[in-house]
Amino acid sequence: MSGDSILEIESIRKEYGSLVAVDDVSFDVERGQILGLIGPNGAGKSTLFDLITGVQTPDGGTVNYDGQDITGNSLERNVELGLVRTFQQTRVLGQMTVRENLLVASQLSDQPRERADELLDVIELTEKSDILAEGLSFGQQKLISISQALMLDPEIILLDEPLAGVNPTMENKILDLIHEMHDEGTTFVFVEHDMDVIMSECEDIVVMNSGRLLTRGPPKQIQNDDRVIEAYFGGEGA
Ligand SMILES: Nc1ncnc2c1ncn2[C@@H]1O[C@H](COP(=O)(O)OP(=O)(O)OP(=O)(O)O)[C@@H](O)[C@H]1O
Repeated sequence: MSGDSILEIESIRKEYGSLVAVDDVSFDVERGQILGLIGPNGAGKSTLFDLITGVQTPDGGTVNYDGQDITGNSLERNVELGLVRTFQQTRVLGQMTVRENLLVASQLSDQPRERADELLDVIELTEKSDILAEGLSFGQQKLISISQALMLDPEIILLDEPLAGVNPTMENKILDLIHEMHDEGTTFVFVEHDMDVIMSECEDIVVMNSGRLLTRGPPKQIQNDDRVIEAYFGGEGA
């Protein structure tokens, strides 16, 4: 195992009846990296995120975070430890103001108001702080949902399709936010269907297919791997 992994997934497994959604998957995440997680629809990526973060309990295997076994921990406990995720569907509350949406996510922050205003400045939504969040665009709501995760002072964030459905301008804002947090030392695991983004943003990529880990490597290697191309284009594809 690598000397500086923040997360170690060992033979993790989840079954839904006869369907094995995640099939004995093992990999490490190194501290400070941006790791891409890709695979065709139904490969098991979101389920894997659920198992790592405590949304669901695995049927087998272990998750080690920062040297401790966190398998079966609740989502809340993992958030306290610094392991945070975002969801494909944003959880922004329309009837609260933009700033309140950040404050409700911040039980752990010592200076929540300052942190919220700092993040609103970074994402250029300061002037919208006091409007109801339902008045934000879809892309702005995505930015808020990532900022909600950042209010929790995470060591590592698992992002489930943070760019899905947003326009290129907003995509750049979200990527800027990720870069800024990455520069400050936050580790990211990033599920994304846009291959150009994955190839340019991630130092290392894990590929899943039909619940299994197919391969792992740097972008150039993954791009030229016949098994990856087959997984995407061989069957019905994504
Ligand atoms: N609660 C559930 N009950 C039964 N089957 C499920 C459940 N959740 C997921 N599955 C199945 O498990 C498999 C993996 O699904 P998962 O959502 O993890 O894939 P994914 O890689 O995230 O896909 P996508 O890219 O479409 O989001 C799929 O076949 C899916 O239909």
